[in-house]
Amino acid sequence: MAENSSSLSSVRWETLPAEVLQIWHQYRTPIIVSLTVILVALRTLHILRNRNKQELDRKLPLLSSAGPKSVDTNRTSSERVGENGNTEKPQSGPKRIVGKKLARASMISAGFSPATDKIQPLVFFSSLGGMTEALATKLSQELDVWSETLEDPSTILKSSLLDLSYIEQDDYFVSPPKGEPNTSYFYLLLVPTYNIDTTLNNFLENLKETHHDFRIDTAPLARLLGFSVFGFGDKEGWPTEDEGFCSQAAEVDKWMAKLTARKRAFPLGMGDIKSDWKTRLAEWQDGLQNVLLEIQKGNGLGEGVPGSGDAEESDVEEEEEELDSKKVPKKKAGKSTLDDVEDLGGSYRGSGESTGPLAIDFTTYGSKAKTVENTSREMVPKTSPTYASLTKQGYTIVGSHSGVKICRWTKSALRGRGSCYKYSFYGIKSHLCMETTPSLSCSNKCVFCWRHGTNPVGTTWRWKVDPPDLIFNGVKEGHYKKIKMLKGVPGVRAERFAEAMQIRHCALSLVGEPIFYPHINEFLAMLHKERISSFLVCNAQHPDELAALDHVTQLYVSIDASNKDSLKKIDRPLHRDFWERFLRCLDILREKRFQQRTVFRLTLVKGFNIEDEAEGYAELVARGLPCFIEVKGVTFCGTSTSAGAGLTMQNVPFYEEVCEFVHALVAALERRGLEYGIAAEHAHSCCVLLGSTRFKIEGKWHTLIGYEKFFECLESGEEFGPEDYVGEPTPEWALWGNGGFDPRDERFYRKGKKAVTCDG
Ligand SMILES: Cc1cc2nc3c(=O)[nH]c(=O)nc-3n(C[C@H](O)[C@H](O)[C@H](O)COP(=O)(O)O)c2cc1C
Ligand code: SF4
Repeated sequence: MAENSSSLSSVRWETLPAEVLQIWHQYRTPIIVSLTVILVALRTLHILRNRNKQELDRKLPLLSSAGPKSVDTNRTSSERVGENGNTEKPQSGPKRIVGKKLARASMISAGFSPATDKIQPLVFFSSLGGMTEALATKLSQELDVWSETLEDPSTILKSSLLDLSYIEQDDYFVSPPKGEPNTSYFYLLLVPTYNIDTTLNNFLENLKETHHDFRIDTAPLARLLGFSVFGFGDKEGWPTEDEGFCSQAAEVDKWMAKLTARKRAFPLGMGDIKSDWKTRLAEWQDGLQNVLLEIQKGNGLGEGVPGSGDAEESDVEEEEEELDSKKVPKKKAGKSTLDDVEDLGGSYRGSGESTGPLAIDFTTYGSKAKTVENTSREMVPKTSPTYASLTKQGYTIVGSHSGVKICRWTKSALRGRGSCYKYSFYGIKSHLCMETTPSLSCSNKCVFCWRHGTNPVGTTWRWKVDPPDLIFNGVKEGHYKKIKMLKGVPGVRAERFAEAMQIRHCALSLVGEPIFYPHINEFLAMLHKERISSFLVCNAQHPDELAALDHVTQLYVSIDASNKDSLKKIDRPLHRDFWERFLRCLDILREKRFQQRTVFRLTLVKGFNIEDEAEGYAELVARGLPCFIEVKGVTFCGTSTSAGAGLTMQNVPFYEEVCEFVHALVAALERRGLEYGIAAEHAHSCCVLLGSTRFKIEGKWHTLIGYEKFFECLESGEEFGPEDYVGEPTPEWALWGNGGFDPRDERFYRKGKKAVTCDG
């Protein structure tokens, strides 16, 4: 049996290959088809699983074995915080986010410890009409009263109220203030919206610049506890956000979110001043107080606080930023862009040729000023608060960015009561002088400027440009009109009134920055053609324009301080590189000293720029080598605005103090081997003139100007210099030590006024 079975199996074994072959031939087609189907199915399954995994990777931050790095989901989807806290740009290739999910920055308490730390609320505001200021003041007071009622009133400190027009922006918006140890800041910002140029535009520009400045972290305010913005707008003129309702508040909110790494404590509030502002503001205030309570408890901004932001929000803000460069300023409803284009074409048609308006970028130097975007926006529109404020103070606004005003010395001279110091020093009769500016805008916010908060400021010319002939004819007309109005004023002398109807001099020094005007050279040519002399004062912030300036009769540079810190404090320049600009202007002045009469104008403000600064000023003189140095005490205009800038009568130096400074300056110049001397004085306006000995001819000071000689030189087309139009010797009564008052005039002191302040 065993033998049988073994022989059977050996037969089958031997016949197997043939059997398999037979089966294969019989079933090969279904086998091949089945295998192919199985393989295709497996492959498809594999691909699908991979795709799902990638999708999941993209959507969710996953825990990974790669290490403990964390992702801050509060960041934009294209940025993350590196180990050192800096923002890292994503690398190319598939995105892989590792680490464990953290609470958003806006939801953590920025290291705030309720046991030891304090919250300092800062209420910032900007206001032209006063409404926002009043409501910000009220808010600040109410916050203080409310915090007193809390269980632990000591954690929330008394709020501080800060006007964005007056603060040093860098002190609050480039990094949080230093402050007391264990004190963290909470920012509240209340802002109106204006579709004209106000200091708010500048504030916004600076926020943006700070965010983009490669030297500064993109979120330098991340240490703040939080921020929130409330805007006031007018729905009657700007019905929707798209049409500009509260658009500047929205901008402030956007940039603050970026700078704080999105520590928005409460959503942007917006109130319509004609309807719902009270309700909206109350809601906003209520919400903020709740957030402050959360912070006080150590819960940060509180989970689920409305407006803490959601995942998409940061992307929206990034997109907005990208669009920013292409953004067209929001216009009042109803004005089509076609109108703008037409405006552009018509805005400069000087001397028959039609050119588009130029917008000049003054922010860089070293090359010719670049032309930037065209614009049809007016610098000082008739409807603006600036316009109202300027006209109220006696200015005639010409076109959209120029102004003319009769100064008090013109009135005084018409009445035979004496001219300004320019008569004593240079022979200018005040009643023949027109004071004007072709640019009411400026790139400084000097503490002694009366126009704080209302004047258009900017580092670039972003407005419609009026043609020079329009300005020239307009300012003359405005000047003559004002003179005529003085006809009936008691004391005006008939012969002086007749003389005044022929302008002989133009002081381009009113307010603003004349060389900001892109067609300043054409304007000067028009003055000179009518034999009107030109005294131009610039603020030493626009070197390229200064270098490109044609001949003027006398060229001034304001020297408001002797060093960088002091200049920043007193002029509060908008340019970050203000000191480099300033020095470069001095170098340019030095180069021009043999073509033009160059002057340093020092305005002394007690407590700001006098004390111990004589040596510093002497250094600047050594650099610029001006023909003359005018030293004068600041004028106190006595308005609440100047007081708001911290200026009082105490800052106006007495004449004796000015003289003391002049002596110190002369000594410092002598030590440097610089040949200057005290030439003349006008004690009545607290002003002293130092001259280079180039103008001490045969032992006599020659500070007066030969105006007719100047025009002859100019008309000759030949090169000429200051020595070619020197006038008569300085009159005896004007020389240093003699007071500087023309004995032919009647001396007049205004009752109750300090006699020694000066204009011009
Ligand atoms: C010249 C001018 C322009 C304005 N532009 C806007 C605007 O673009 N959008 C807006 O919502 N409100 C605008 N307003 C309304 C102001 O924002 C509103 O009156 C605000 O309350 C002013 O605040 P303040 O007077 O405290 O500075 C404008 C008002 C004026 C006088
Ligand atoms: S330069 Fe003149 S106008 Fe400009 S801010 Fe200073 S003082 Fe005012």
